[in-house]
Amino acid sequence: MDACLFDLDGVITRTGKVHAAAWKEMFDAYLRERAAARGEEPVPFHLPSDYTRYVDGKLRQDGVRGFLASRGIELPEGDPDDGPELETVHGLGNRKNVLVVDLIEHGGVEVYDTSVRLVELVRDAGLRRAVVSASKNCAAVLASAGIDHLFEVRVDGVVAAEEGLPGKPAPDTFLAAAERLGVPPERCAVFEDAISGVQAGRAGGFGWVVGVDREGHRAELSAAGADLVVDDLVELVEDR
Ligand SMILES: O=P(O)(O)OC[C@H]1O[C@@H](O)[C@H](O)[C@@H](O)[C@@H]1O
Repeated sequence: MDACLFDLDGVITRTGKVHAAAWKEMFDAYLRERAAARGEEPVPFHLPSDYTRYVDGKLRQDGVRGFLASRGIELPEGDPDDGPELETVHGLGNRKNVLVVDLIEHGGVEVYDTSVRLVELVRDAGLRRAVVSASKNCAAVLASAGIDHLFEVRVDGVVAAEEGLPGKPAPDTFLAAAERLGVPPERCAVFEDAISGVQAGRAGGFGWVVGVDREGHRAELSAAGADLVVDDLVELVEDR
């Protein structure tokens, strides 16, 4: 391989669970309000299954739409800058963003030391490196963790919106990163903890797709097309 394309949340930083918690808080409040208005019993957002199936790795609005569809709920799309009070796909996404930004600002960002070590090792071995994340908070998370210098290219939710790139499971954001690095997909390894991200790596024809199993969903990552599934990237470091 000549390049490594790393997902961020849940692969490099311990922010996968922070996003998942913010999604649960937002959806549970919304489902409670909606059920109360209809005189029904709310069925809460289930962690980890609703998160891994419908939200993880996807652009914010795709996560909202996907989960609501699983409950037979359809809302107007709205606009990307809809306020969090609006009952639209973007409004609910932005409602969750208020929560996640608060959690990240107050809790700080922790990294997986073993992942940072692997990124440093591949850098020292002369491989090119990109971070490929659905998140519009990617730059802030990298800066807060003090690891932005490790990646030459960043393709994130902001870039996807600017360039009209579809998010994971489509391969476009990974392909854009490979192109920016000047490395053909078959010479790139993809590192992903989300099912949608592994599917994107497979769909893009990348040379090697590594699934990182943070949620006990090894079988799903393999079924999505991972060449190898590890519990932690330390398993890829020879002299641990
Ligand atoms: O809402 P953001 O920060 O733009 O992030 C979008 C998605 O980014 C992904 O990296 C996370 O796995 C998802 O949980 C998150 O929903």
